[in-house]
Amino acid sequence: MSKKIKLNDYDVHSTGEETKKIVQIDKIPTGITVNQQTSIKKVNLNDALKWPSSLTNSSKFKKSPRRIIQPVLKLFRPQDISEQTPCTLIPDVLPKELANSLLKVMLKESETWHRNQWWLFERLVTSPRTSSFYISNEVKNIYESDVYYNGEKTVNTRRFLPEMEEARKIIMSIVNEKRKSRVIHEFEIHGEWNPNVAVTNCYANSKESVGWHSDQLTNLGPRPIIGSLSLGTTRQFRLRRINEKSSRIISIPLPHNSLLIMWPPCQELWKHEVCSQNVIDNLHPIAGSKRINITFRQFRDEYTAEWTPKCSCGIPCVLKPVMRGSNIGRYFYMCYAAGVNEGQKCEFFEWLDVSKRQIDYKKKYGSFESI
Ligand SMILES: O=C(O)CCC(=O)C(=O)O
Ligand SMILES: [Fe+2]
Repeated sequence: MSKKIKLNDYDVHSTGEETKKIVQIDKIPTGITVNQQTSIKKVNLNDALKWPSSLTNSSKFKKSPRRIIQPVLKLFRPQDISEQTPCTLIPDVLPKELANSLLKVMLKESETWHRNQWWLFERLVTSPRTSSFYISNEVKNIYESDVYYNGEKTVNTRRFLPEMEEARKIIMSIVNEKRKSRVIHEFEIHGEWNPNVAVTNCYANSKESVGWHSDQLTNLGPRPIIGSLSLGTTRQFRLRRINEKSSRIISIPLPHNSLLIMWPPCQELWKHEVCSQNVIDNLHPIAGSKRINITFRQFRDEYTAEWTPKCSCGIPCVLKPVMRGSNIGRYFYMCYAAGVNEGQKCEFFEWLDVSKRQIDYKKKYGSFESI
């Protein structure tokens, strides 16, 4: 039986794999003063995610399994991936020399990346990987002072390295070429996809991971495109549909120098993860057991902090899609503070009117020109 627990921006299903993740508490987020000795428990994320046995033994949970578990479907061929998922896999996407030099500089950079922290049931948990956030040099300066990530204002944002800019241009042109044969929804970006930021992750060994989640829409807007570049050792990228009883998990190995394009509505209707493994299957000649992931994303002009409502906690809200019921296809804003405010959040709720947002932006600024 799957046990679903709300985890701020990540909706986590506690499955067998997740019980292996180790969570460390190594720093308190700025602005929060808590006595670590007395108030914060050092927790394993998976202990934090377990339901109390009094609940799991109750007949209520036994009677209504949420999901029919089926064996994992492993996909290797790009054609199978395109048929079974809203993704496209492009092996050997960058020239070999560029992929290797990008991997080398990102391995060096990753020594300074950090572990995200968030509040879960009044306990502080730490991500089992290191991450960072980069802005392209070709972007308007508003993003410098206006970026909130995981509910906190991003300080000292990093700029793309030359190798990242080169990769960005290649990936951008491949995605836009492929996009020409796709039907474009009215809520998607109009014109070319122009990735202006990147979230980076380093998985140091087989135990490092990212749990089930969809990528946050707050600055990307509805129906985003995400270009996910893998470098270093191969790891399994897993996907499953949200809200389907027979949601079979699909597993895709992502080798060095491969691009996985997540097309809309991947973030609205699917969740993804990189789960921990017992061992690494192949040590990469440059990276050994390490995997670097760079997700190229486009922050949209009309979804910056200026346009994001603030709740009574004073923090820009998080934008969420409705995933079930009669309002499916709509988007709403809710309080994000639980991620940063010792697990406390307010009741703020506001529908997003996508068309009105576009009209309002054009009225104020004339056109879209984030890059
Ligand atoms: O490492 C990956 O392939 C996925 C990373 C991811 O899902 C994310 O950064 O949101
Ligand atoms: Fe993601």
